[in-house]
Amino acid sequence: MAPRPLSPLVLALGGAAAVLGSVLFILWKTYFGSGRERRWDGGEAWWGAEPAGLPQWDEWDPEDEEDVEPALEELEQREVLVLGLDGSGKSTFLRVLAGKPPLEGHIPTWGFNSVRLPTRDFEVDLLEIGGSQNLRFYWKEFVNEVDVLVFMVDSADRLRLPWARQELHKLLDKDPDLPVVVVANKQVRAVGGWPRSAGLDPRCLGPGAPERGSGLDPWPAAQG
Ligand SMILES: Nc1nc2c(ncn2[C@@H]2O[C@H](COP(=O)(O)OP(=O)(O)OP(=O)(O)O)[C@@H](O)[C@H]2O)c(=O)[nH]1
Ligand SMILES: [Mg+2]
Repeated sequence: MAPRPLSPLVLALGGAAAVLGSVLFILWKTYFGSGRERRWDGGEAWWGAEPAGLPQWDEWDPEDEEDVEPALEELEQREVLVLGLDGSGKSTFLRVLAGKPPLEGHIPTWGFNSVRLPTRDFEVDLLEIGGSQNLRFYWKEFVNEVDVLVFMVDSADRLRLPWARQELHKLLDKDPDLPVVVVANKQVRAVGGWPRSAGLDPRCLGPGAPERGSGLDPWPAAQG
């Protein structure tokens, strides 16, 4: 039987997906510049900031603090990619970090969202790529470009936990050295708490995954 020609709808959808991917990639390159060396060091705090520590009582001098404050333009940059299935709470997470109130209802991200947070030593760029099925294809193109991956999981969405796990594994396969933080979001809504049987326990992430920093970091739910 002769192969059936592709319908115009399929061709149009394929073309649109290719254009969207190219646009995302160009925007990413424009935003973050060309490829970079990851500057992760296991001895550092999770995005490279110095581990917090209170100064000794007799050492503390407020004037010293002012002396060492680096100018904003001198700050190094760290890139954090925020991924997770659609509706897992990525945009909300970014909004809350930026000091904005969470939005009512789910407004899907069709491209990407970003937030820049100056810390004492670094400028941290957090970048969300939308989690809808057609955008997930492009996630893997970005993992090699960032310092840390934050993978957001909706703890209340038990039915899709295996999908979330599968997507996370694809990313881990793409970059085995990528430091990962798994955020179990919406825990208050997940009846019975975190469903360990669903397979997103860090011990289920695959060989070596927990040792390289993967884990569940309960996110204080924005809305419960
Ligand atoms: N109860 C509760 N709801 C939350 C929490 N975080 C996000 N939501 C809600 O979940 C829905 C989806 O949140 P978004 O932040 O838009 O999800 P997203 O991961 O950015 O989704 P996409 O952009 O489609 O990939 C919204 O209605 C949010 O208000 C949370 O911690 N607790
Ligand atoms: Mg979003």
